[in-house]
Amino acid sequence: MSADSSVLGASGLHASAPALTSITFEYEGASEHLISDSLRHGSMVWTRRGRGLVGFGTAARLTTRGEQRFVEARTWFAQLLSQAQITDPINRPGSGLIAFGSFAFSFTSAFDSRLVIPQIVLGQDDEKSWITVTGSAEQLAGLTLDSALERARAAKDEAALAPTTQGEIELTSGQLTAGAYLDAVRQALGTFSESGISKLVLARDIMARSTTPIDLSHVVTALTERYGNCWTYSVDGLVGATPEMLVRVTNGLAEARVLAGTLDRATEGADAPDFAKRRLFDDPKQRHEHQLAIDSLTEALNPISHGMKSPDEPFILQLPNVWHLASDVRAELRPDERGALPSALDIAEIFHPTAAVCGTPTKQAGAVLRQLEGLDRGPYAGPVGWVDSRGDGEFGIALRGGILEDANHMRLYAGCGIVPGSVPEDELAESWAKMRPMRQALGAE
Ligand SMILES: C=C(O[C@@H]1C=C(C(=O)O)C=C[C@H]1O)C(=O)O
Repeated sequence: MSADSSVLGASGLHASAPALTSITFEYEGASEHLISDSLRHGSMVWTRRGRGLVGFGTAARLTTRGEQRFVEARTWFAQLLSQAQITDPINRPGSGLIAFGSFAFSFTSAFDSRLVIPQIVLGQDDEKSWITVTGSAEQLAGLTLDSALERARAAKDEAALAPTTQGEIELTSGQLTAGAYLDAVRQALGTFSESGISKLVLARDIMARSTTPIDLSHVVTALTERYGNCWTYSVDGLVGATPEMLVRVTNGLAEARVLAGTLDRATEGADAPDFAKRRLFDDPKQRHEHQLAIDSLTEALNPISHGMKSPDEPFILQLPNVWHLASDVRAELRPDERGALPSALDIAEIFHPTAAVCGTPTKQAGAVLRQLEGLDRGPYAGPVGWVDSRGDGEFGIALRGGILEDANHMRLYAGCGIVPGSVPEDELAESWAKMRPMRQALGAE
């Protein structure tokens, strides 16, 4: 199956936008392990605790760059939906026609932001399992549940690497060496007093080189096994397990999980009782950092919602590598003047970039961090996730991940919130801790 291709517009926007037909079947006989059994190299994945979505093949795709990347993606998806024939008897978040998406952190990035509509999607939530097939009307003529499942089997076989043993991994410096990162943190500390910036999130990268082609299905499986509390994603070579939910939209309800404030669990003395509480929850610097992230989110959420609920105090999220201060914020979305609710993609655009991955105030922080890091973040810290035809969807912040640059090379990224009083060496250690999930998943430690 291949879609008609056409190139639209200026600004490097490439899109195939054929008139699509999409048919969903409920899959009652699906195994409990439908999602974990479907992970293959090259598949598109969004999963947490065995639930989620796995996509294969491309029915249509948009790639775009620059300041208008979200607008172009939204416009393209809206146009595609207006021409699509969608048959979706189960009508749940994630069923019917969906797009996986990944967006560059910065408008200056050379990375292509994208929306991809898979040919086949397997979905499972707490109540139902389903399969969606998308293509031209001819391609879907006579489709039944059995023939859809047969296509899924063929797509899974196609989207797999020949089995090999995992290669040796060598980690080397990326665009920013450890020394350059320490310098950038020192410079950031020097800018606070005169710039009006109170927090800067500085990132760095490292390169993982494997002696054999990196099998993303291994990486994804390892992440899901160890980081069940996180959302594991895989979209066109971008993989990771993020603990941070930028926005989830379900039937008019928006939810976000805000993180800021981190403690490495490998810190000396970390097994003492109440260690995380004392060093994170009771620490004014960490609480301040967390509050800045909540304030920036609630400011962005206010104009599009009502009845916002944000807890008075954060909780401590325990992950295998680090502890975070975390807050879950939720709000009912408010319809616009035409009565339409914003979609998950609309809100991802509004929220991005959050203070948690950029700084405070966000705009000024963004400009300074571009200078200090001198790094193309690519899709790191940008929205990654999916959106459906109703506007429901989930976009996480692409953290704790890496991007496959060619078959044997993956670039890993991590960053840390720098506030007055931050210690450069501690931040470097924290960035290393945040790369631990990927280092382990790649078999590098
Ligand atoms: C920037 C990252 O993480 C962010 C920064 C945090 C912090 O500085 O405490 C915590 C969670 C994330 O919001 C990253 O993982 O790369």
